[in-house]
Amino acid sequence: MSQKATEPGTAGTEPAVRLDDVAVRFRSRKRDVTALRDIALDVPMGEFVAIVGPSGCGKSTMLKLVAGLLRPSSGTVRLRGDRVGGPRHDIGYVFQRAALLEWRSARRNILLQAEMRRMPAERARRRADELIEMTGLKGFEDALPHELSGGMQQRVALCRALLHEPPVLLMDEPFGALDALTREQLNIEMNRIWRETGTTVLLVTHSIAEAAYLANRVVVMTDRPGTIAEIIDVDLPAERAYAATMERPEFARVTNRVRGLLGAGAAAD
Ligand SMILES: Nc1ncnc2c1ncn2[C@@H]1O[C@H](COP(=O)(O)OP(=O)(O)OP(=O)(O)O)[C@@H](O)[C@H]1O
Repeated sequence: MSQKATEPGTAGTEPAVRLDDVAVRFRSRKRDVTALRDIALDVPMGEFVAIVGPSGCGKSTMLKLVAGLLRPSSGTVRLRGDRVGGPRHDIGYVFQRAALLEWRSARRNILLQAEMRRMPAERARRRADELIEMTGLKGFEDALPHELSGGMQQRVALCRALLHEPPVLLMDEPFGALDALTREQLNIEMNRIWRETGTTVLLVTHSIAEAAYLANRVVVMTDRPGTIAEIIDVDLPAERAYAATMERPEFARVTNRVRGLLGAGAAAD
């Protein structure tokens, strides 16, 4: 499958991700499920988009479409101008569970990405060092996963996803299994990492606060079949001090709007 970057001359104009009139239906002998319907979304390069919505509304399905792990039943999905026709290597993917190899050190788990993509060893080592520094893992490079806290394991997973410098990072509830304080810490780090790497991020989250703190835009989905109820612009600077951001009227406006769309009690916080 084609892995070419955006055509010369169109760079900067093509969105990083484009979903055009996308629907996904799962058919089995027992039931037919329409997971997504009428999905149209453009994500410009470098943007941070959060996707929130009720359980089962198709959020993970949307990320799988972008990664090329799933094909739409109708409509088109484009990544940097290319129609997605199969698994893509120019993305990073972070899941709720870090899914690290227990017998490999943190560093060697991160370098797994390089082995899978046959990255030049020297470049991979240099990038791993930068990411270890950036995510505060310095001093724990040689630790095995069971010697790391949940937050540290998730940092390793993030480094692994970023090692090949993907232009698009897909994150599926990456901080959902962490305690509140660790989650807050990783939110702060995520804001910094996004600014430093310039990568485009699509984040699925059940936390309205996390979505509003991290994103430029929040995509709010309806119950199944998942459609886009509204896309909310977050008018906050890219660099966001945590507590101060939470106190800003714009933060309250966004979180209240999301809550209003999802209905009382529909989301985790
Ligand atoms: N491979 C599959 N085969 C059949 N049905 C599927 C498949 N994958 C997802 N579904 C269905 O599609 C719908 C959307 O699933 P998806 O995992 O995308 O939802 P979600 O919004 O990410 O949910 P959650 O917030 O609970 O993680 C669900 O009803 C799910 O059962």
